[in-house]
Amino acid sequence: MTEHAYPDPWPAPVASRPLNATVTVPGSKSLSNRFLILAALGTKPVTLRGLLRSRDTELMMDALRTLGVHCETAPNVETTVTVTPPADGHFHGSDTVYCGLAGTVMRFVPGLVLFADGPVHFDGDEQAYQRPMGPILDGLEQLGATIAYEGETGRLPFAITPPQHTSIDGQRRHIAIDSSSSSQFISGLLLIGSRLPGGLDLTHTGKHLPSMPHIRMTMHDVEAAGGHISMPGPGHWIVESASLELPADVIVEPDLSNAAPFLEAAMIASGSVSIPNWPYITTQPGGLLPGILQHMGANVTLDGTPFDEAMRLVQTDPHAYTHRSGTLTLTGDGTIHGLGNYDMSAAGEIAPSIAAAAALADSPSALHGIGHLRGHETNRLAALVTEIKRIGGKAEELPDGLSIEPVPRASLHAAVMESYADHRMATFAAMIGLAVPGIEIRNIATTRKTIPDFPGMWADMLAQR
Ligand SMILES: O=C(O)C1=C[C@@H](OP(=O)(O)O)[C@@H](O)[C@H](O)C1
Ligand SMILES: C=C(OP(=O)(O)O)C(=O)O
Repeated sequence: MTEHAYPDPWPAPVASRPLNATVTVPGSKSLSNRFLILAALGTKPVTLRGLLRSRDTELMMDALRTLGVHCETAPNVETTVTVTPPADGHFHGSDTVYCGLAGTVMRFVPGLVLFADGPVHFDGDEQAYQRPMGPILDGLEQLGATIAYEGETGRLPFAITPPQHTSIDGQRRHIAIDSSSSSQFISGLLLIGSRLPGGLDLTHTGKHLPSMPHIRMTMHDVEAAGGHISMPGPGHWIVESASLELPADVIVEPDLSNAAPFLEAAMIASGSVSIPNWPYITTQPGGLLPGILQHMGANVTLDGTPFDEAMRLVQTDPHAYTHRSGTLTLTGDGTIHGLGNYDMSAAGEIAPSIAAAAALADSPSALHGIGHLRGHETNRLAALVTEIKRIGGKAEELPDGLSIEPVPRASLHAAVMESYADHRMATFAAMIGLAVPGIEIRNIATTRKTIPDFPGMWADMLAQR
């Protein structure tokens, strides 16, 4: 992975004219890391094409290598990686998995330890010590693993000792966890449930469950590997016992959540931004973006057809659109409407980019259902409020989200904005910088968590005519 050096703080470029750009977005973080896990759970080599190569996927591949999985990059095609599971079907224990700040690594890899030949130690960035981990580890304990916390209970770092083989018998295992602080706990257990001899019966005990699309994505990807997961009722999953085998070749969709800052740039600066390879049908929560952005006043087309019309066509004949992608184009005239009261619980990860547009909008927005963002890379609700106020905007935390009040753009002012080691706070600030001269961003390099070269892509978008 090429690393680019950028000044710190990084001066965010202002959009001095309407945009007219095409931006190719790298592979989806969520799909890349699910496919890496599912490939590792199979028995044959799987080639992943269009794989995201950024910090979170490098951490995932390093974690899998630690467990005895081979991940080999194709010569000259960095985004093509062949994953070969350990020959004997057992993961290697007795080493340390480093999770960085990656939720998908810290919540998806622990389940693999159930099938390891020794204990595995997990550690991560200091900031990762704040992220909730308890529910997935409770689930693994219910499945017979032993957890030794080395810091605070329910947080990194810790060691997991796999169960004695006799305790993984042929009975279906019934477990219950509270996944209200992250959908990734449910996903982490659904990913490994098929490998349990009797399968898994999993119940969520909490009141809320965020990011349902990400859970459906997990169910879909497990099915693509030959598994079967049903959902007999809300918060209840049954995973049938099955051997998992992804197809020999898998293509990864572009990261639609990472398309958000680029698409919204055309709302902020006016003009058009096009994203090629946009899937007509997707499990990504970023698939909700066109609808949300239209609500905020944008015009969106897919292959030239108004987006809503394109989705109607998909509904009439879904088979014709499976695996089909096209060019999504967003056109804006510089006016942005607030969202009013809006439930963002399905797509919390795009809330920071929506908040940037909302801070430049002509009416209020109150984003609800995202209280769990306090446990993301940083406390995103506190961070967003602080940064919006830092530039002269108006925002407040709500118990389950945040509210943003309109202020005239001219009253927003220059500042050095913090990114809190959070890629989405950094891109949030870059979006503000399009409209507000004099924005500088600390640690823009943190965007490497899910985009290999965000500043380069941003500059290229602005340079296109
Ligand atoms: O499963 C996944 O790939 C993800 C699930 C979501 O986590 P939360 O449910 O914790 O928000 C999302 O925010 C994160 O970026 C990726
Ligand atoms: C919440 C996010 O990441 P993670 O996968 O680390 O939870 C995110 O990317 O917005």
